[in-house]
Amino acid sequence: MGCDPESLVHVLLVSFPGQGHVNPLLRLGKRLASKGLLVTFTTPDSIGKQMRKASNIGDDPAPFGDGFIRFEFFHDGWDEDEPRRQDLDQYLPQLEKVGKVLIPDMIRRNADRGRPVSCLINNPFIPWVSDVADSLGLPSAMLWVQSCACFAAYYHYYHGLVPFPSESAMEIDVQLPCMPLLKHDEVPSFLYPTTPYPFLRRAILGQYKNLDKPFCILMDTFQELELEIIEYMSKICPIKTVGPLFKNPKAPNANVRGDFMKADDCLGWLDSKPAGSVVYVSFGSVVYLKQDQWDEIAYGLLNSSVNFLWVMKPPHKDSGYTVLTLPEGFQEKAGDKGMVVQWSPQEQVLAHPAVAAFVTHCGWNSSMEALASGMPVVAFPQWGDQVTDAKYLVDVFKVGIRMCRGEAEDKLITRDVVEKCLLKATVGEKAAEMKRNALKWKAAAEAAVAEGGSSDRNIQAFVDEVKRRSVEVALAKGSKSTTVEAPEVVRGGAATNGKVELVSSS
Ligand SMILES: O=c1ccn([C@@H]2O[C@H](COP(=O)(O)OP(=O)(O)O)[C@@H](O)[C@H]2O)c(=O)[nH]1
Ligand SMILES: O=C(O[C@@H]1O[C@H](CO)[C@@H](O)[C@H](O)[C@H]1O)c1ccc(O)c(O)c1
Repeated sequence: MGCDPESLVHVLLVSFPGQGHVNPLLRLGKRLASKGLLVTFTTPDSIGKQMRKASNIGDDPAPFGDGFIRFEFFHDGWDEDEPRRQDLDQYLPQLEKVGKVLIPDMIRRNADRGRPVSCLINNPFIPWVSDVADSLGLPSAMLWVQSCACFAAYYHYYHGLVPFPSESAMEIDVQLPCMPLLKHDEVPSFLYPTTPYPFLRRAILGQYKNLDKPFCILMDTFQELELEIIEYMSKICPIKTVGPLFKNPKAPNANVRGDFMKADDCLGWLDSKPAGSVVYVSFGSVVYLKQDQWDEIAYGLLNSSVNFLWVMKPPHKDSGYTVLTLPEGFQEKAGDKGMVVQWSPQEQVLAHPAVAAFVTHCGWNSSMEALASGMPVVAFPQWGDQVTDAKYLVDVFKVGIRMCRGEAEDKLITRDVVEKCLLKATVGEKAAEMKRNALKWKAAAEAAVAEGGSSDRNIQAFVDEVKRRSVEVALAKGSKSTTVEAPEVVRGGAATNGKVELVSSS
């Protein structure tokens, strides 16, 4: 391509420092870079340092497709080992106070170096990024990192549009437009009046206070996956679906990654296993189960005799969780049938032919990665969007079975249930049916991100709009603009609005 980064339209991506937030925003950054933008990714340096260490992130802009991506971290004002980062009620106001000063500084520094920023993009929990953009006369966009169904649930709750469980009616079902009826425990659990995580409800809903500021709400989902609710919510909000973001057909550069921990090498072990013989077990980066539940899962895995790859991440030192242990003699009993790691290269694991099913907490990133990899799931949701994602994975997308209904149920899932679920998900007619459906979603996901697909067209239209607005911004500031080519005509073509036909025995 041969152009230098300074000649490109520059967007600044500001991320909340959580793994489930960094991954999709960085993936968006790679997609935008591959379409010819200069992308700067920023998050607090407490996490930035871990990312640099885990993923060899360098100081120079990395060429990515037709553009470049670079990293610049900022200090959140607290000591490295400050435990208050674990308390969102304290940390989010601190991030806002510091970010409202340091992000404008960063933008000015970049302008001085010939890289004026033309647009800011944030993810949830840090809605003040749009205020920073407004104050500098810049446009902003927001990347929603959960499903459109969850976006709709929070939207209807925030605006009081339908009744949700309340102290006087705890167990009511919730009917949202264009969505299946949600049982009370399938509604994003931060909305229960009894949630132990009211700070996460405040964190998520904070975004809705500022929802009129971003000119575009990007979503890591795709039109064919959540057709009706996307169409419905698009009439209310300026939504563009751009997922699954982890698939980047134009520039599949795996070197630019946002992991907070280096992944353990488990791919060689997977290579040694027969096709479709391994269950992958991971509960993401935040969920931490209780020891008695961990023990039951351990025995369920042993008793089922399936091969397994199990992620056992260490808890954050300030999280208050005690380190989980495996039952005495577990590793010996499992022998070569099982591998336990601290962190896995999940995208590659889900794409590996040895893996038959994924026991997941149903975080949205894991859910999308499973769907787009054609991987059946065993749903083990705990809280937040996970309980809604589990409902969709099992009953709507039909790629999963349920192992539990969420933390609120406060029920120990016994080893017998674990064993039964593992076998159901890996052998027999139900397993085959889920695999067929999962492969249909994989194909639909690939079509959405392929040239001319629904997500590709949306991302191209977004890039064109950012370029167009960059000219306006430059004119308004009376400064030298970066060279902007005329926006490409949005391609028509391969996208289908049609439904993916699923098989179901129930
Ligand atoms: O061992 C692991 C576990 C998780 N992940 C990644 O971490 C993210 C977790 O996001 P998700 O929304 O699923 O859950 P969260 O951690 O936010 O609860 C996903 O992109 C996973 O691919 C990973 O790379 N290795
Ligand atoms: O990252 C955190 O939560 C996860 O976010 C995902 C995207 O919104 C979601 O799909 C998943 O279910 C969540 O687990 C997170 C939550 C709380 C917290 O204190 C964090 O530092 C991060």
